Amino acid sequence: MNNEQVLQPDNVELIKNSRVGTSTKSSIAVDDPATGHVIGHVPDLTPRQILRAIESAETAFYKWRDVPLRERCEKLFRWYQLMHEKEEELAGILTSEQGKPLSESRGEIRYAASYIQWYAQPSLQDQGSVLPYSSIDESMIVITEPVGVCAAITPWNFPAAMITRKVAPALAAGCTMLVKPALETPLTAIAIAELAIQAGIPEGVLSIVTGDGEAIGKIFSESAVVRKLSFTGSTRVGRLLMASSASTIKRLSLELGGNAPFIVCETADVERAVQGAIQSKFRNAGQTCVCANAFYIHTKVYDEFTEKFIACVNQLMLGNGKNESVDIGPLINENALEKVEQIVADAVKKGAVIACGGERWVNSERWYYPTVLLNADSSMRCVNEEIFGPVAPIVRYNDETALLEELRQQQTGLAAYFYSQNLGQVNRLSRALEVGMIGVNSGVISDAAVPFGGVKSSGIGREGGRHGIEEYLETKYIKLSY
Ligand SMILES: NC(=O)c1ccc[n+]([C@@H]2O[C@H](COP(=O)([O-])OP(=O)(O)OC[C@H]3O[C@@H](n4cnc5c(N)ncnc54)[C@H](O)[C@@H]3O)[C@@H](O)[C@H]2O)c1
Ligand SMILES: N[C@@H](CC=O)C(=O)O
Repeated sequence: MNNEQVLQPDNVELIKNSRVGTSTKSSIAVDDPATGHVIGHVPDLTPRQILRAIESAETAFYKWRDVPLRERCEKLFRWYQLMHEKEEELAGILTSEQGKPLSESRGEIRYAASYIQWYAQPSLQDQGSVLPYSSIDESMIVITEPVGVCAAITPWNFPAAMITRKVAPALAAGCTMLVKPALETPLTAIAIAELAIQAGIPEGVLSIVTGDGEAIGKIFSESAVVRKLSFTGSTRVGRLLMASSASTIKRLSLELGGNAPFIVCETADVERAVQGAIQSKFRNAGQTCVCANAFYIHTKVYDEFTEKFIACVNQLMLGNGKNESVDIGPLINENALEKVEQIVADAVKKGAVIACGGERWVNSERWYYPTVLLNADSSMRCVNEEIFGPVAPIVRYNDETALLEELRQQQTGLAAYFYSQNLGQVNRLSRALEVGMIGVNSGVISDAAVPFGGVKSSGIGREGGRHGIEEYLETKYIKLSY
């Protein structure tokens, strides 16, 4: 595999290698968000081809589940090594189709590979048990088994990591998996799957299927062969998939949208808070599910924080992610830009003040200036909705209890961040915030070893860590009379 090979147009060969139906009349163009140029095509697979891929995954499942756990893990470990060896090529593909700066793409490839490394540990899996409640001539045995054929639907913002975070535990558990990547970023998925093949992962165990999201989602969720569906994306689509999966009572993991509050308490180390705020808000131009959304700054540290924060925001460099010194790449598409513009317009109409940014970059329509909105409040979309762009609304507060009550009203619950140097306050806020993940004095929380996921409308289930593999295992009880 090399960069050229993956990026050449109409490259169905890699899809073929990835063991998906090969002959398809139509194809989907993939473009580079920094230039608008088409950089490749992937097949728009028909329902029949998707059903065939599901059949292959089922055939493969009954073999793969019987491959000894250590052997499955060895193959995963080889896959992890290949991803490391090909980090530069994979990062190039990722930046080409997604737009994030190369340094972030390299970081994502390492992060993606770290999930494969993590789940290549045989000792992570439940060891089962023999229960101590039986009589002398009986045994009560509890074992775990793979769930079966699984399907994944993934978003464009993390085209590598959102796939390996699902595939690695599934394959380690003995499941097979079909992945439908986002239409905007299928090339990274295909390149990663190609490495899985090179690592010796057999035919049908991992398949990439490309095509219309709605059609493929319906096939996955209504298929009785697919026993589990793992989705990462918007809450809107998650809700649809949950409803359509009801017909087959499918196991579901839903990693959905967030709206992470970033609170700077009166006791915070403001310098550290500013650094954390920049990292948390502007990674991937604000297009990250755990990005800080709105900033809540205590009135005692408000002036110091906003002054230092705006100074840092003004230093961020915009440009093509392939240029090593760039901090902010383009937004993924025109829809994303329009959404950001509408959110800023709504805030300004309701009284927010633009401290910096607030428009598209003068050099290109595909970028939005990193923006700080002062005087933001909960009547504004920028505070209530996931912005998914480089816009930082700042809300001033002086009553912690009232703030926590306001945050409790939000329906999302993925991540939250706060900065405080008071132990009692750290304990109090950590307990009070209704979210799945919290960064205390830290703007970066992701790691393959931790349970990643949300509460309320931000989702169901956890990915990563020891918890992540449980999503792909069923528990079976066996009563044995001698
Ligand atoms: N919680 C997490 O771990 C996490 C991680 C990354 C992104 N996200 C969320 O994802 C969203 C951004 O990603 P997006 O714009 O790609 O989301 P999206 O929901 O529009 O798309 C996600 C995937 O679903 C597919 N899809 C679209 N419509 C579908 C349908 N009707 N049925 C089945 N599949 C369909 C898309 O093709 C894509 O593959 C944000 O809300 C972000 O917070 C969450
Ligand atoms: N950035 C998240 C994924 C969601 O966008 C992560 O760190 O895993």
